[in-house]
Amino acid sequence: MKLGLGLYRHMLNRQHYDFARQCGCTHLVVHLVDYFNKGKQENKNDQPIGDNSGWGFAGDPEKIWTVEELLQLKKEINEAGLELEAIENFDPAHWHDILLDGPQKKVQIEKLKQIIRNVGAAGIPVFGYNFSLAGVSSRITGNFARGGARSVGMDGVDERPIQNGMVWNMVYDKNASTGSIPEITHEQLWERLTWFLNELIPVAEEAGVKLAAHPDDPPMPYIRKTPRLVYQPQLYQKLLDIKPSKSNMLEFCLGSIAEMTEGDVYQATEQYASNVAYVHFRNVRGKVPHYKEVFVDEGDIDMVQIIRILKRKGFDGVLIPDHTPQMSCEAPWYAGMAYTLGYMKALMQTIE
Ligand SMILES: O=C(O)[C@@H](O)[C@@H](O)[C@H](O)[C@H](O)CO
Repeated sequence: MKLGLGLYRHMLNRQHYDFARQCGCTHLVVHLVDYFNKGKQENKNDQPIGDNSGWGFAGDPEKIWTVEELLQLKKEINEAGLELEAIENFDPAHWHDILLDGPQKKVQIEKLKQIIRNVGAAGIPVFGYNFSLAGVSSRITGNFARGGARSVGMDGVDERPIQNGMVWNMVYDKNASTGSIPEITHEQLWERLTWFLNELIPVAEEAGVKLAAHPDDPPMPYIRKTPRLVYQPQLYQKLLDIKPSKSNMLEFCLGSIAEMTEGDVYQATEQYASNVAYVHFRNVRGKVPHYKEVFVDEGDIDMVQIIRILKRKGFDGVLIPDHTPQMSCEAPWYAGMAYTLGYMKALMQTIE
């Protein structure tokens, strides 16, 4: 097992690579989408939170990540002594009509195919994605973690429909007509996912890239009047069965799985370990629609048991903290990450 850190786009620089190394990481997961672009959030080191108008504005639909820029990023990361394991998330600018079944979906799937080919050509093994209309939604913030550390949670479902021009937390068309996106069924959303996987998995196989699916965050059947896909552990199996492949893998988010109302996170870890591309190693207290994100060692999940299961199952991929509560000091994000990475490193040493 390998220790990694997830970095937002504005953190992709030597200072953050050195910070990751100093915390014992060998690998990085990078977010290339600028979630905070023209958004309202002040603390951009905290995870994106947003409101019903989303996190920020999507990127340039005409600009996809090129092999050259991915190679340059990888080179800088390698020079700092780290490996680039994964890119996390597509930009809504590149796939809004794939999610919404809009008129540009065929043009956009070609863009995603090119992105995956570029990622493979740059030697980056994993691409994480989250097939969701509402994306990460219904979040509240508060001093929920130990010692009053600021963190996020959920206390009821956001029922407000998503306005036109927005999907997956971001605005891709600020001139869209007023009104909200059409309501659809779960079946329709699964059909969209099936089309996406059938188109993209063969390309990913050829490019040597693993596509890794994040479960719904939060895992509710509906949010903002839109259906969700993987909101119970067994629905991950449904996603895998659509297109069994070594490129159809999971971005296994322990926090989201523990928040699910059915199943249990240990059984899910047993069941899916061999399909996991990488792990979001975070802890929570409670289940949807009422839960809180907390420190890695104080939540409902026994992380020691999880790491033992992963070891027994021969999981050899990367674990990242994903989110942590913000600690009360001059550098809240850094302290939270350093604390969590130290805990994870110790756990990994204990079982190695
Ligand atoms: O890193 C973050 O802060 C989050 O945006 C992710 O955990 C998110 O849940 C996944 O990338 C899925 O969108």
